[in-house]
Amino acid sequence: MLTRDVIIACDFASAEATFAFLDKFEQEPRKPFLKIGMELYYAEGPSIVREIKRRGHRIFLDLKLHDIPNTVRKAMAVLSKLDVDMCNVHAAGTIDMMRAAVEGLTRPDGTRPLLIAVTQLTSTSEERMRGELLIDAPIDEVIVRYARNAREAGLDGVVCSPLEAGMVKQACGAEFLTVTPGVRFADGDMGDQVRVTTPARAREIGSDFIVVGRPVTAASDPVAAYRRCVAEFVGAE
Ligand SMILES: O=C(O)c1cc(=O)[nH]c(=O)n1[C@@H]1O[C@H](COP(=O)(O)O)[C@@H](O)[C@H]1O
Repeated sequence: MLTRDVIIACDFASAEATFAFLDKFEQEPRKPFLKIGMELYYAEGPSIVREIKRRGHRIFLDLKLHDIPNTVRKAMAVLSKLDVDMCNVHAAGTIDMMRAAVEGLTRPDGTRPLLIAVTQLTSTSEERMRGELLIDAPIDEVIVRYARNAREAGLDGVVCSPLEAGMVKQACGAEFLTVTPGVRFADGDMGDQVRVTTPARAREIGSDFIVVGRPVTAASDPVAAYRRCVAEFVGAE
Protein backbone atom coordinates (compact mmCIF):
# COMPACT_ATOMS: atom_id res chain seq x y z
CA MET A 1 0.00 0.00 0.00
CA LEU A 2 1.45 3.38 -1.02
CA THR A 3 1.28 6.24 1.43
CA ARG A 4 -1.10 9.08 0.76
CA ASP A 5 0.86 12.08 -0.53
CA VAL A 6 0.77 15.48 -2.21
CA ILE A 7 2.28 15.80 -5.71
CA ILE A 8 3.29 19.30 -6.83
CA ALA A 9 2.70 19.97 -10.56
CA CYS A 10 5.87 21.74 -11.76
CA ASP A 11 4.19 23.51 -14.65
CA PHE A 12 7.13 25.77 -15.51
CA ALA A 13 8.60 26.77 -18.88
CA SER A 14 12.28 26.16 -18.04
CA ALA A 15 14.71 24.29 -15.82
CA GLU A 16 15.79 27.65 -14.39
CA ALA A 17 12.27 28.52 -13.23
CA THR A 18 11.82 25.00 -11.85
CA PHE A 19 15.01 25.03 -9.81
CA ALA A 20 14.31 28.56 -8.52
CA PHE A 21 11.01 27.12 -7.24
CA LEU A 22 12.57 23.93 -5.82
CA ASP A 23 15.30 25.86 -4.03
CA LYS A 24 12.59 27.27 -1.74
CA PHE A 25 12.02 23.72 -0.46
CA GLU A 26 15.69 23.06 0.42
CA GLN A 27 15.04 23.20 4.17
CA GLU A 28 11.86 21.10 4.05
CA PRO A 29 12.24 17.79 5.92
CA ARG A 30 9.80 16.25 3.43
CA LYS A 31 11.09 16.11 -0.19
CA PRO A 32 8.03 16.87 -2.30
CA PHE A 33 6.82 14.32 -4.85
CA LEU A 34 6.85 16.26 -8.16
CA LYS A 35 4.96 16.08 -11.43
CA ILE A 36 6.74 16.98 -14.67
CA GLY A 37 4.18 17.73 -17.37
CA MET A 38 4.19 18.58 -21.05
CA GLU A 39 5.32 22.19 -20.73
CA LEU A 40 8.53 21.46 -18.80
CA TYR A 41 9.32 18.18 -20.59
CA TYR A 42 8.87 19.68 -24.05
CA ALA A 43 11.03 22.66 -23.03
CA GLU A 44 13.89 20.73 -21.45
CA GLY A 45 13.64 17.10 -22.57
CA PRO A 46 14.74 14.06 -20.57
CA SER A 47 17.61 15.91 -18.85
CA ILE A 48 15.12 17.68 -16.57
CA VAL A 49 13.89 14.31 -15.32
CA ARG A 50 17.44 13.17 -14.55
CA GLU A 51 18.33 16.43 -12.80
CA ILE A 52 15.25 16.41 -10.59
CA LYS A 53 15.75 12.73 -9.83
CA ARG A 54 19.34 13.50 -8.79
CA ARG A 55 17.96 15.92 -6.21
CA GLY A 56 16.12 13.01 -4.64
CA HIS A 57 12.50 13.75 -5.61
CA ARG A 58 10.00 11.13 -6.69
CA ILE A 59 8.63 11.95 -10.16
CA PHE A 60 5.28 11.53 -11.87
CA LEU A 61 5.99 12.04 -15.61
CA ASP A 62 2.68 13.29 -16.96
CA LEU A 63 2.82 13.07 -20.78
CA LYS A 64 -0.68 11.56 -21.21
CA LEU A 65 0.12 9.26 -24.12
CA HIS A 66 -2.78 8.60 -26.50
CA ASP A 67 -1.99 6.99 -29.87
CA ILE A 68 -2.18 3.63 -31.65
CA PRO A 69 -0.95 0.71 -29.51
CA ASN A 70 2.31 0.18 -31.43
CA THR A 71 3.35 3.82 -31.08
CA VAL A 72 2.47 3.92 -27.38
CA ARG A 73 4.34 0.65 -26.72
CA LYS A 74 7.51 2.01 -28.32
CA ALA A 75 7.26 5.44 -26.69
CA MET A 76 6.75 3.83 -23.28
CA ALA A 77 9.81 1.63 -23.84
CA VAL A 78 11.84 4.83 -24.24
CA LEU A 79 10.28 6.44 -21.14
CA SER A 80 10.92 3.31 -19.06
CA LYS A 81 14.65 4.12 -19.20
CA LEU A 82 14.11 7.42 -17.37
CA ASP A 83 13.49 5.68 -14.05
CA VAL A 84 10.49 7.80 -13.03
CA ASP A 85 8.03 6.64 -10.38
CA MET A 86 4.76 7.13 -12.28
CA CYS A 87 3.62 7.68 -15.91
CA ASN A 88 0.24 8.07 -17.56
CA VAL A 89 -1.85 7.50 -20.69
CA HIS A 90 -5.38 8.51 -21.71
CA ALA A 91 -7.88 5.74 -20.96
CA ALA A 92 -9.77 6.90 -24.08
CA GLY A 93 -7.02 5.17 -26.05
CA THR A 94 -8.80 1.85 -25.32
CA ILE A 95 -7.82 -1.31 -23.47
CA ASP A 96 -5.49 -2.48 -26.26
CA MET A 97 -3.55 0.76 -26.12
CA MET A 98 -3.26 0.58 -22.33
CA ARG A 99 -2.04 -3.04 -22.53
CA ALA A 100 0.59 -1.94 -25.05
CA ALA A 101 1.63 0.83 -22.65
CA VAL A 102 2.18 -1.71 -19.86
CA GLU A 103 4.23 -3.93 -22.19
CA GLY A 104 6.38 -1.04 -23.38
CA LEU A 105 6.97 0.31 -19.89
CA THR A 106 8.00 -3.04 -18.41
CA ARG A 107 11.79 -3.33 -18.26
CA PRO A 108 13.66 -6.55 -19.12
CA ASP A 109 13.94 -7.35 -15.37
CA GLY A 110 10.13 -7.18 -15.03
CA THR A 111 10.02 -3.89 -13.09
CA ARG A 112 8.22 -0.74 -14.25
CA PRO A 113 7.01 2.63 -12.95
CA LEU A 114 3.40 2.89 -11.81
CA LEU A 115 1.08 3.42 -14.77
CA ILE A 116 -2.21 5.24 -14.48
CA ALA A 117 -4.86 6.34 -16.99
CA VAL A 118 -6.62 9.70 -17.29
CA THR A 119 -10.38 9.10 -17.21
CA GLN A 120 -12.01 12.45 -17.96
CA LEU A 121 -9.93 15.60 -17.51
CA THR A 122 -10.86 17.54 -14.39
CA SER A 123 -11.46 20.60 -16.57
CA THR A 124 -14.30 18.79 -18.39
CA SER A 125 -17.89 19.18 -17.23
CA GLU A 126 -20.55 16.57 -17.86
CA GLU A 127 -22.31 19.11 -20.09
CA ARG A 128 -19.28 19.52 -22.39
CA MET A 129 -18.55 15.80 -22.39
CA ARG A 130 -22.07 15.11 -23.60
CA GLY A 131 -22.42 18.13 -25.92
CA GLU A 132 -18.93 18.28 -27.49
CA LEU A 133 -17.54 14.77 -27.12
CA LEU A 134 -20.91 13.08 -27.72
CA ILE A 135 -20.39 10.71 -24.79
CA ASP A 136 -24.00 10.25 -23.82
CA ALA A 137 -23.78 8.96 -20.25
CA PRO A 138 -23.45 10.39 -16.73
CA ILE A 139 -19.82 11.46 -16.22
CA ASP A 140 -19.46 9.31 -13.07
CA GLU A 141 -20.47 6.25 -15.09
CA VAL A 142 -17.89 7.11 -17.77
CA ILE A 143 -15.15 7.52 -15.17
CA VAL A 144 -15.94 4.20 -13.48
CA ARG A 145 -16.07 2.45 -16.86
CA TYR A 146 -12.69 3.89 -17.92
CA ALA A 147 -11.26 2.90 -14.52
CA ARG A 148 -12.49 -0.69 -14.99
CA ASN A 149 -10.92 -0.70 -18.48
CA ALA A 150 -7.63 0.49 -17.01
CA ARG A 151 -7.71 -2.22 -14.37
CA GLU A 152 -8.49 -4.83 -17.00
CA ALA A 153 -5.48 -3.66 -19.02
CA GLY A 154 -3.25 -4.18 -15.96
CA LEU A 155 -2.72 -0.55 -14.95
CA ASP A 156 -2.23 0.51 -11.34
CA GLY A 157 -4.87 3.21 -11.16
CA VAL A 158 -6.42 6.29 -12.70
CA VAL A 159 -6.33 10.05 -12.76
CA CYS A 160 -9.73 11.49 -11.83
CA SER A 161 -11.16 14.25 -9.67
CA PRO A 162 -10.97 13.62 -5.91
CA LEU A 163 -14.77 13.76 -6.04
CA GLU A 164 -14.70 10.45 -7.95
CA ALA A 165 -12.03 8.65 -5.88
CA GLY A 166 -14.54 6.82 -3.68
CA MET A 167 -16.60 5.42 -6.54
CA VAL A 168 -13.44 4.30 -8.41
CA LYS A 169 -12.22 2.48 -5.28
CA GLN A 170 -15.61 0.87 -4.86
CA ALA A 171 -15.59 -0.39 -8.46
CA CYS A 172 -11.92 -1.37 -8.76
CA GLY A 173 -10.77 -2.14 -5.22
CA ALA A 174 -9.01 -0.25 -2.43
CA GLU A 175 -5.54 -0.96 -3.86
CA PHE A 176 -6.37 0.61 -7.25
CA LEU A 177 -4.76 4.05 -7.14
CA THR A 178 -6.61 7.33 -7.50
CA VAL A 179 -4.33 10.22 -8.44
CA THR A 180 -6.40 13.35 -8.27
CA PRO A 181 -5.82 16.85 -9.66
CA GLY A 182 -8.64 19.39 -9.45
CA VAL A 183 -7.64 20.42 -5.94
CA ARG A 184 -8.27 23.88 -4.55
CA PHE A 185 -8.23 25.40 -1.07
CA ALA A 186 -11.67 26.39 0.20
CA ASP A 187 -10.78 30.07 -0.39
CA GLY A 188 -8.93 29.48 -3.72
CA ASP A 189 -9.53 30.27 -7.40
CA MET A 190 -10.83 27.42 -9.61
CA GLY A 191 -9.03 28.67 -12.75
CA ASP A 192 -9.88 26.30 -15.65
CA GLN A 193 -10.71 23.38 -13.34
CA VAL A 194 -14.33 22.21 -13.08
CA ARG A 195 -14.54 19.07 -10.92
CA VAL A 196 -12.68 20.32 -7.83
CA THR A 197 -12.55 19.97 -4.09
CA THR A 198 -10.24 20.75 -1.16
CA PRO A 199 -7.29 18.65 0.06
CA ALA A 200 -9.21 17.86 3.27
CA ARG A 201 -12.26 16.61 1.35
CA ALA A 202 -10.01 14.61 -1.02
CA ARG A 203 -8.67 12.77 2.00
CA GLU A 204 -12.18 12.03 3.30
CA ILE A 205 -13.27 10.67 -0.08
CA GLY A 206 -10.24 8.40 -0.24
CA SER A 207 -7.83 9.77 -2.84
CA ASP A 208 -4.28 8.33 -2.71
CA PHE A 209 -2.41 11.28 -4.22
CA ILE A 210 -3.56 14.84 -4.82
CA VAL A 211 -1.88 16.74 -7.67
CA VAL A 212 -1.63 20.44 -6.89
CA GLY A 213 -0.22 23.06 -9.25
CA ARG A 214 -1.16 26.73 -9.11
CA PRO A 215 -2.43 26.76 -5.50
CA VAL A 216 1.22 26.05 -4.58
CA THR A 217 3.31 27.34 -7.52
CA ALA A 218 1.46 30.67 -7.79
CA ALA A 219 1.15 31.23 -4.04
CA SER A 220 3.00 34.16 -2.47
CA ASP A 221 4.57 31.61 -0.11
CA PRO A 222 4.73 28.25 -1.97
CA VAL A 223 6.26 26.37 0.96
CA ALA A 224 3.46 27.50 3.28
CA ALA A 225 0.86 26.53 0.64
CA TYR A 226 2.50 23.09 0.24
CA ARG A 227 2.51 22.60 4.03
CA ARG A 228 -1.17 23.53 4.11
CA CYS A 229 -1.89 20.83 1.49
CA VAL A 230 0.10 18.27 3.46
CA ALA A 231 -1.59 19.21 6.74
CA GLU A 232 -5.08 18.89 5.20
CA PHE A 233 -4.46 15.81 3.06
CA VAL A 234 -1.82 13.76 4.87
CA GLY A 235 -2.36 15.05 8.40
CA ALA A 236 0.07 14.66 11.29
CA GLU A 237 2.90 12.21 10.67
O1 LIG B 1 -2.87 14.11 -15.64
C1 LIG B 1 -2.90 15.13 -14.93
O2 LIG B 1 -1.99 15.36 -14.13
C2 LIG B 1 -4.10 15.99 -14.99
C3 LIG B 1 -5.29 15.35 -15.33
C4 LIG B 1 -6.51 16.03 -15.18
O3 LIG B 1 -7.58 15.47 -15.42
N1 LIG B 1 -6.49 17.32 -14.73
C5 LIG B 1 -5.32 17.99 -14.43
O4 LIG B 1 -5.39 19.15 -14.00
N2 LIG B 1 -4.11 17.35 -14.60
C6 LIG B 1 -2.85 18.08 -14.33
O5 LIG B 1 -2.80 18.46 -12.95
C7 LIG B 1 -2.26 19.78 -12.82
C8 LIG B 1 -3.27 20.65 -12.11
O6 LIG B 1 -2.75 21.94 -11.98
P1 LIG B 1 -3.53 23.10 -11.22
O7 LIG B 1 -4.88 23.25 -11.84
O8 LIG B 1 -2.65 24.30 -11.43
O9 LIG B 1 -3.60 22.69 -9.74
C9 LIG B 1 -1.87 20.25 -14.20
O10 LIG B 1 -0.48 20.01 -14.37
C10 LIG B 1 -2.67 19.37 -15.14
O11 LIG B 1 -1.95 19.10 -16.34
